[in-house]
Amino acid sequence: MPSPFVSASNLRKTYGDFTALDGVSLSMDRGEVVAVIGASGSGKSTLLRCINYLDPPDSGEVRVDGVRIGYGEGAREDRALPERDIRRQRAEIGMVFQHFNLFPHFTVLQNLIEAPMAVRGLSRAEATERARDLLNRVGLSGREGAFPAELSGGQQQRVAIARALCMKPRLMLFDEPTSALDPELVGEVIAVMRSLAEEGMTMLVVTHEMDFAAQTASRVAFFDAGKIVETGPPAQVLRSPQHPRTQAFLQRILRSH
Ligand SMILES: Nc1ncnc2c1ncn2[C@@H]1O[C@H](COP(=O)(O)OP(=O)(O)OP(=O)(O)O)[C@@H](O)[C@H]1O
Repeated sequence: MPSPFVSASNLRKTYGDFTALDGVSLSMDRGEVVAVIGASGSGKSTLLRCINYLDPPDSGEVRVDGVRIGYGEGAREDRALPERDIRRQRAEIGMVFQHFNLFPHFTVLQNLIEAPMAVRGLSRAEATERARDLLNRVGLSGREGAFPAELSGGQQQRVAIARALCMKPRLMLFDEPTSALDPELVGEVIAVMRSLAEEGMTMLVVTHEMDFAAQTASRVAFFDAGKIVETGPPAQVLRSPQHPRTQAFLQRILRSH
């Protein structure tokens, strides 16, 4: 059987006495879109940060297309890679944050081209061409010269998605990408994410948008107290959850809508 495109095995992460990830395993096939849902503080963001080694797990391992993140293909498994190489590996994994995290003093174009030039070694002309294509794709052609503060939250998040795509990632991680947006701006970001999913991007999405989870995800994973307690197709997990914690969470959400 071929190994999964992404595999996170038995990830553990503690902060002092607090266990944020308590042995999390998750596999994803190429092109799969997995929505991670769960209560605030259950460890969903920590999972994303451990997967791309922004915050290395205490134990467990992550592999993307067979390559162990933080260690590298063919490297002795007991020897971690230098930070520079981990950064290069991380470039294969795009991340979109809740608060966009654009550089405020850079224009949209500068935000998009700096990392591909520094990490991928693209010339300014190559990076600019790629950036213009991606801005077109997220519906922001013509805004190259704008500064982040001149854009709406939805536009800034679309720039952040384009910025991540500029690195030609093989896996995209989204950490509550619409939570900081006014409700009327959520749809434009979800639309960009949907088209990315339709193009076959492998995506792990922490979200409170149940419509996105129901309509776009291939699988939903419910997270509780540092563990995935239930995973399955959206129709199964969202409509007939088996675990009492999932049932309680979804009932709470339904009541608040
Ligand atoms: N750098 C850190 N130092 C100490 N504690 C942390 C750190 N990062 C996360 N935690 C703790 O780990 C727990 C899980 O946090 P995490 O952000 O992963 O949860 P979450 O499920 O993503 O929640 P939310 O939906 O609110 O973002 C929280 O209780 C948080 O306080």
